Amino acid sequence: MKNYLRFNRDEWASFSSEAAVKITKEELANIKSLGDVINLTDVQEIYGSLINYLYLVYQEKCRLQQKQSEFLRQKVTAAPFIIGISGSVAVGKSTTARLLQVLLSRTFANLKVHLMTTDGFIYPNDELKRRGLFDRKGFPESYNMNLLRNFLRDVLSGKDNIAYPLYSQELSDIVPGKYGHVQRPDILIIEGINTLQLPTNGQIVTSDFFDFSIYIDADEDLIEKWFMQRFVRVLELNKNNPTNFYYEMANGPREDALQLAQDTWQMVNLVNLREYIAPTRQRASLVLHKTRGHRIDEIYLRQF
Ligand SMILES: Nc1ncnc2c1ncn2[C@@H]1O[C@H](COP(=O)(O)OP(=O)(O)O)[C@@H](O)[C@H]1O
Ligand SMILES: CC(C)(COP(=O)(O)O)[C@@H](O)C(=O)NCCC(=O)O
Repeated sequence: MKNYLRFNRDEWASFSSEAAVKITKEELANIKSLGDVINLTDVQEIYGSLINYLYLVYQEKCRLQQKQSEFLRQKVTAAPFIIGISGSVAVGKSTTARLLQVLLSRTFANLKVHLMTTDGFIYPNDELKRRGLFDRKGFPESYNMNLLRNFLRDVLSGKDNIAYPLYSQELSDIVPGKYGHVQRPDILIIEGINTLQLPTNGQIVTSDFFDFSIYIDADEDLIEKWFMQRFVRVLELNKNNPTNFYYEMANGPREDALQLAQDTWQMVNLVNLREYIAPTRQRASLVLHKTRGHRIDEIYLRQF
């Protein structure tokens, strides 16, 4: 990581300010994904500096748009500032993304911050089966990248009320006929394993549309542990929820369920991480490195 400036926790925390983080323990508890408690110190030390830095880059973009308008003597479309968040399945992307959304919109009350995930752009299960890709969910070919690119183009062209498909972890599938809508936010946070991926066909890269990107990094064995812990929690939460994808697993032999999760990690998510996700780390504007207990121990900021 030669092209990155490296900071340890204390160094990074020194860029924060008392005023930067406005969040209570209760609000934090609502952001957690599944039962974990996010450390308030982490939020103050790491995320305080992060939102300060993001705001600085955001302001730079606004200034540039203003200057462009003056130079060209015409109004340049005020496009949303887009932040991409990438990393392995179960590394904590959704949690970080939710935290950033809350912190940015609370700290900078004038900003409208929209959060979405790229899993809505995975082909529906039926389509994956037709294409022989059902066991490759999350791999690059399982996403409708053309749809994602067109969507991002619409966002940047300043259109209003742009619809995007939604994925449900409850169904483990795309929700038919249900859409999210992007309504001209100031900041759009897009989270997903494929946000920094390069296309195989020479097309425009998704991250070309991003103003800032964050890769969440951790050792494989830790991520595996978080994946398994989350799985166990999902089973527990859905024991009495017959409409949930995990209901039968939750009520069957526990060893079988754990084995299935282990196999999914080994054969799908770990392979995807090694082959397609980890290689994109070098493209991120910022890397958050996590250690045990999701504690962020190192921060890397790209210089060139
Ligand atoms: N900062 C954190 N502190 C404690 N637990 C966390 C933190 N970030 C993520 N987790 C937990 O780790 C697991 C994976 O996180 P999640 O955000 O669902 O990952 P992803 O979106 O990358 O798949 C979840 O059980 C989540 O609650
Ligand atoms: C749908 C996903 C690819 C989305 O990943 P995300 O970007 O939300 O981390 C992933 O959650 C998934 O379902 N992977 C397939 C294997 C598994 O069940 O973990």
